[in-house]
Amino acid sequence: MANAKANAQADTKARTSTKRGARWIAVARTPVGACAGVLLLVVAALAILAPILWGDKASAVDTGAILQGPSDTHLLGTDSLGRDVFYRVLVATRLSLLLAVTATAIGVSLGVVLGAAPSVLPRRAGRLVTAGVNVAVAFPGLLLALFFAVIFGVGTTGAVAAIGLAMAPSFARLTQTLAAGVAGKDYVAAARVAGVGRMRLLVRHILPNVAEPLAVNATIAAGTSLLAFAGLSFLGLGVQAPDYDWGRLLGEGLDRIYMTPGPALAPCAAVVITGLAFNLFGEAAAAVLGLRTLSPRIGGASRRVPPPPTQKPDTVTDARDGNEPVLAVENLRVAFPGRSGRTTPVRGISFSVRAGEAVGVVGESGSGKSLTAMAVSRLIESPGRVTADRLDFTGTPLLHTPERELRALLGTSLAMVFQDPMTSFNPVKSVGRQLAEVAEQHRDLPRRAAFARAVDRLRAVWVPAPGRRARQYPHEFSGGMRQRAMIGMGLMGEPKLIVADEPTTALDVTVQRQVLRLLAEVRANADAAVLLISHDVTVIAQNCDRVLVMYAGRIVEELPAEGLYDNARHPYTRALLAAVPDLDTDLDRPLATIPGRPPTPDRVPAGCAFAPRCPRAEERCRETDPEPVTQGNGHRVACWNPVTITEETALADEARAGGTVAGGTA
Ligand SMILES: Nc1ncnc2c1ncn2[C@@H]1O[C@H](COP(=O)(O)OP(=O)(O)OP(=O)(O)O)[C@@H](O)[C@H]1O
Repeated sequence: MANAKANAQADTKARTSTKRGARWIAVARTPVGACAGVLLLVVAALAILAPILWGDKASAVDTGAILQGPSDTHLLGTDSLGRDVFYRVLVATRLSLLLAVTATAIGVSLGVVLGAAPSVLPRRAGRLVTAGVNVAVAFPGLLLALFFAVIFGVGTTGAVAAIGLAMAPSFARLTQTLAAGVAGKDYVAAARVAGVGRMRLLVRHILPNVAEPLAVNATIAAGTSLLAFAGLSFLGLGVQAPDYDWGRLLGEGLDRIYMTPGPALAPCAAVVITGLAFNLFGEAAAAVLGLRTLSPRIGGASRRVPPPPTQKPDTVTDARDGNEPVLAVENLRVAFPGRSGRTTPVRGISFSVRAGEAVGVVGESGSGKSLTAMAVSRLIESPGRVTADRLDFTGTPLLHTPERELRALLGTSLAMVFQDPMTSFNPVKSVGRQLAEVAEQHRDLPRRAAFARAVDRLRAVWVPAPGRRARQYPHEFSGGMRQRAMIGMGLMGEPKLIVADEPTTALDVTVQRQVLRLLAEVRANADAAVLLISHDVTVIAQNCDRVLVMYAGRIVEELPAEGLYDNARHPYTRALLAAVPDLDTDLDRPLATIPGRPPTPDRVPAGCAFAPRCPRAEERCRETDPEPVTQGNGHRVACWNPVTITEETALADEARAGGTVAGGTA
């Protein structure tokens, strides 16, 4: 049995590495990749074999054959001690290659450390490192290498260190850029919500996913480093006699290049061909794998626009009705520095979620739903800024709790399900291991026990053959199964709140239902609250107890999901509801839409943000943003001129479904 498991695991790993291997084989199959690959193989073979086969011939001094030209005995002639230049060029391959690769390894390692440091260091120290890297990147690499070579002194060691150090800043910048790209992925957010520490996050989740582009860029850099080394040795700052590399041979042959060009041109050609092979192979790999190579960044000029009008926060009206809510949010704001000044996509919202309750957040794209979810999960990183009068999760103020404590709390009590099941898991780790990581981190379970719990949790979310599936990688799961596994990851702890951000958008209708049913089941069994985000008001109406309607970073209406269609009073909510086609919709007429577009966060108009699209808008709406007014029964509306619900209203809405909808009639 154990053997079978081990075999299955080995099989899965082999398949994943085969997939990666196949990508590199695809690189070698391109014409450029093939030529460069063959060249590199030849150079590598020479580096290994030449000193063994021809080492003696290359260093044999013959005072009777000094400075000879090409002949049958000496293909490229001899040097000032009568040594055969041809064999010396071949033998020099090993040292030249070794030094270039060592310098590249130093540069890449140091660059990765410097590039990753800001992710793990405290913010100030991280910024200092980034500033240092930015300054170093501004210097030309060769100039830096010369500078360090002079500091470290003449010799091979000094030259290796100089070239390695000179290379480090560009790799640090590349690592920072790549890591920033990966850090925004859902699976990193999931690991963070699961309470995985910064160091572990970096080593386990970020670096393995940037390894491929780093490897490609390192290949290209090896060519540059070869050239730089030849330059230093040529100038007499690199390899010293009796050792010799191509740069040194070039220096020795240059004095008589006009009489006997061979001794100078041969090492020169070796440097160019090998350097080119490295570069071309790296470029071919970058093209096939769709990766970017090192390139300078261009900064944009900033334009200032006046800040958006400040608005009073809405207030929680039902958060303190006896039992303490799982989540209590008051005056939550999320702001970002933008090219045209600071923008505030979430502008002072308040709501609460009680144990076992499902609260839905609905609104058009860009209304601030995801940012609200991320702020609640503490996933918004600098330079984003989250402020709130109150942001309490199970009674703990999230904004004022030390990071370590926060990780432990969120890791066990908060689960997050993301929109895109493709990006929710780290592609280079098995699903089971990713689930197990939560238990290892927070329950101090040993590896094996943590994995067993992962299998158990996968079973709980109806993943078939959980033992086998746990050993598989995310790409071997279907979209729906991945979402279920994500919910399973939340169940590794004891979730009090599941934040599901558009969990079914990327799934087909049948799978959507399964995932929503599973969420409801988990909610019932674990008494967990759910904050369900969707742009689909029907999904929210069918799966939630309460609905929050967001528009331009504000909650414009909050009401019970039951009777949503009859009771909604904000013109925006009514327009959203009327835009949903149903079986009675007249298919001969165009589908209902809301005219205009929601404002972007940097262009929120004064007054009510919906006023420019609202046919009920009056002067007051364009001047002052309305405060939410409680209607009773947990219903509040922020509107100066809310729809009065009558039978005629409902009929008018129905009649309009099929044409353009904007609010209702009084
Ligand atoms: N990191 C960021 N920096 C600056 N602005 C941002 C950032 N993230 C989001 N925004 C902006 O904040 C606004 C709200 O974004 P959010 O993702 O919360 O919208 P949403 O309602 O979830 O939309 P969708 O349904 O399309 O996901 C958008 O205009 C978006 O461009």
